[in-house]
Parts: sequence; structure tokens; C-alpha cells
Amino acid sequence: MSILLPTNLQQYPSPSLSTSPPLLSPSPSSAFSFLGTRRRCLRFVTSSVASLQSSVAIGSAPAPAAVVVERDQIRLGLPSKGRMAADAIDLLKDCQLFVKQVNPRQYVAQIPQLPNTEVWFQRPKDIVRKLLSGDLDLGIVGLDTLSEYGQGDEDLIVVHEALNFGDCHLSIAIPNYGIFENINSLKELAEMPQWSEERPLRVATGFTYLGPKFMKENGIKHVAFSTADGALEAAPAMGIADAILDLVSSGTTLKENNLKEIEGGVVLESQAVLVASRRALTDRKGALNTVHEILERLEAHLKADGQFTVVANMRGNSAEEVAERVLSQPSLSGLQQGPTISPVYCKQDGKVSIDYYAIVICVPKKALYESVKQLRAVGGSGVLVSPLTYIFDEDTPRWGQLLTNLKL
Ligand SMILES: Nc1ncnc2c1ncn2[C@@H]1O[C@H](COP(=O)(O)OP(=O)(O)OP(=O)(O)O)[C@@H](O)[C@H]1O
Ligand SMILES: O=P(O)(O)OC[C@H]1O[C@H](OP(=O)(O)OP(=O)(O)O)[C@H](O)[C@@H]1O
Ligand SMILES: [Mg+2]
Repeated sequence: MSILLPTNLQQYPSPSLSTSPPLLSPSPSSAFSFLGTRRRCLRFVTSSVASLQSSVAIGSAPAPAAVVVERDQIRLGLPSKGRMAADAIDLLKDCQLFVKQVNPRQYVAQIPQLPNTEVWFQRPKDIVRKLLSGDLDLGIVGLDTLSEYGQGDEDLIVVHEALNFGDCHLSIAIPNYGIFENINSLKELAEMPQWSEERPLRVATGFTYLGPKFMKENGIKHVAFSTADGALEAAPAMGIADAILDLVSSGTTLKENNLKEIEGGVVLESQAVLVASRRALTDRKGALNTVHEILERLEAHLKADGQFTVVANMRGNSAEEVAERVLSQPSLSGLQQGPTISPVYCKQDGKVSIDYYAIVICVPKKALYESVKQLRAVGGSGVLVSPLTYIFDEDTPRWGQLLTNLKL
């Protein structure tokens, strides 16, 4: 199986973990479509071809436009540094997938539990770019980065959309003073008389794809974007911009810079996602199996992570009667399955009898105290609460969705 790569984007010519040498093949026209990221690749290849053409002039063989790399290893991209890096590794660890990185400056690592998979540490935006170019097969990044740099490319498939870390949202913010003091919604902002073709609303953002797209979708015409690499919240006070479009999590940076969010100004809710290249899943041997295993582990862990196991004793005449009492409680009646009820055998005066039943239920962490109160209300005692590590269902719903998406 093979993936097509622009010639000079092969950045890992001899990775110690790869076994197969690169093979040559013609480039498909689809390899460089309308996307910005791909346009960058195209420029790269075009200049490479130009320099190769001059070498043709002095007698070398004509160069192929693209290279197909066959490799046995599935490549998973993880953030090399920044907010997402440690959390991504921790999440995998919680799924019993241990990333063995010899030292933090080494950008390749292995996961012994997935022998056909190698981890490559990259900046999040480069993970998306390399998924598109075929240099990576899977990746963990924020949905914001995926949306900004993936630009809706159909080759990118979100396999798990809620990895439970990196929560933030991409939002428009404006000053909470001056002409903006009474502006509280995107509609009000758009309708301000100040903006015209000559003097548009100036927005500073690092999201130069999502920003204009959002404004266009919301019918905001007189708008101009500028960009910077960070500390965007300074732009309005510096007089460089009227508004900013940036990520917000705690809201502290906005507050400290006298900025406020506005109704209708949220472009995207984001958290970490597992993303795969469609081409890799359909063409690369072993990729689908690897995704299945990672997905099963993630789902089992993430589902369990939000719940506790609760065990309680309950006096009763029969298991059915105890079950009815438990299920009469509003917080407990929504249980997907269960309660599991087992008789507790007691020996009294040489006779074995059943006076109590042990009930086992799983409850959402947020509903724990309410559930305990309701258990007590129907006669529960000796309530034990323990963390749940994994819940393996019959199959993962996301796996079914993935197969449908891949038309498999
Ligand atoms: N408060 C936040 N600010 C920025 N990103 C956040 C925040 N909270 C969660 N995130 C997530 O973390 C990602 C950014 O992580 P980090 O800043 O390490 O990335 P980066 O892409 O390396 O940034 P840069 O290239 O600007 O240094 C975002 O894409 C987003 O998904
Ligand atoms: O809502 P908060 O919790 O305050 O977080 C939001 C801020 O964090 C990020 O900046 P970062 O720390 O990455 O700095 P930078 O913009 O200078 O790169 C983001 O760009 C916001 O400025
Ligand atoms: Mg910032």
C-alpha cells in the first residue's frame, strides 16, 4: 500500500523505524487541490521541479513530480510541545498505551503495545499539514487547529471528537470601553455605523482561514483581518485592531486586557480530537486495525472516566423487589443497564439466609452525591464508591460511524 508524497517533503529519509524504501510513481492530480496547505506543498514541489529541470538541461534524468512511499509503520502525530503535549501522552497512558520517548528532544517514539505504529512529535499545525501530505496517518490535535489548517479537507476524518482535554473556544472579543461599551452581540457589532469599505472593522487573529469564513457566513461585509503570532489581546489597546478573534479558555487574558466576548461571536468549540487520513485508512495496510484498537481503548477509558462504580447493601425480600425500589429513584432510573443485584448470604443460628442484596451501579461523577442520597432513601447502606477504569461495550459506536464514513 502506498501514500503519495511531494518529492522534497520526504522529511524522514531513513527513519530507523521504517522498513521499506521509497518507490517512485506519478503524481495524482488530486494531491494538490484547492487547500492552502496543499498550495504550500505545490509551491514547494514546483520550485523543486524547476531546479530539477535545470539539472535535466545539463543531462540528468527527468525527475518525477511525486514519490510514493511504502512503509510498514503506521504514523501517529502527537504535539511536540505546548499545552496539548503532556495531556496527549497522559491520555494514551490512561489507555495503557505507553509512549516510549527516550528524551524530550527526540521526535520519534514507540508504543510497545502497538508494534506497527510509530509516534512522531510535531507542532499541532504541522500534524494537520502532514496528515494532508501523507507523512502522517493519525494525529491528536485541537479541533481549532484541525479546522484552521485542514480547511474542511475530506481526507481528514475525525475519529474521536471528544478526547476530554484542551477545552477552549474560538471567539470574537471587543473592548469593554469606548464605542464598544454598549455593544454585546455580533449583530450589534456588525450594525455599528463606523464600519465602511474605506474603514472596515479591523480584526486581529491567528485564524486567517476560519476568521474570514465566519464573517462571510454571518454576512459581515466591511471587515479586514490582520495577523500576529501571539498576545493578540493587546491589539485593540494598541490601536491596531477593533476586535480580536482568538482562543479563550479561562477568560483571564480577555479580562486582563479589558476585552469582552459577544453573543453570537463564538466561531468554534474546541477540544482535542483523534484525526485520521482517509487515504491512510483505506490504503495503508494495518492502519484501520490500529485505529480500531486505539479507538476501543480511548472509548473504554473516556466512558469510564466520567463515572463511579457504586456498591451498596439493601435489605429486601427478593432481587426484583430491590431492583424496583432502586429504579423508582429519578437519578438511578436512567441507568442504561443494571442495577446488578446479588444476594448476600448470612449464616445465623446455623441457618443460611438472604436478608440483604448487594447492588452495583455506575453513576456519572457529577450525579454521585444525588445518587447516594437516593440509594439511602430506598434503604441503601454501606455505600462503597470506587473509580471506574474502563468500560468496554460490545462495540464502539464511533467505529461503526467510521466504517460508514469510509463506505466499508
Ligand atoms: N487557553 C488556550 N489558549 C490556546 N490554546 C488552547 C487553550 N486551551 C486549550 N488550547 C488548545 O491548545 C492548542 C494550542 O496549544 P499550543 O499553544 O501549545 O499550540 P501551538 O499550536 O504550538 O501554538 P503556537 O504555534 O502558537 O505556539 C490550541 O490549538 C487549543 O486546541
Ligand atoms: O482564556 P485564557 O485561559 O486566558 O487563555 C486564552 C489565551 O491563551 C492563549 O494564548 P497563549 O497563552 O498561547 O499566548 P500567546 O497568544 O502569546 O501565544 C490564547 O491565544 C489566549 O490569548
Ligand atoms: Mg494568546
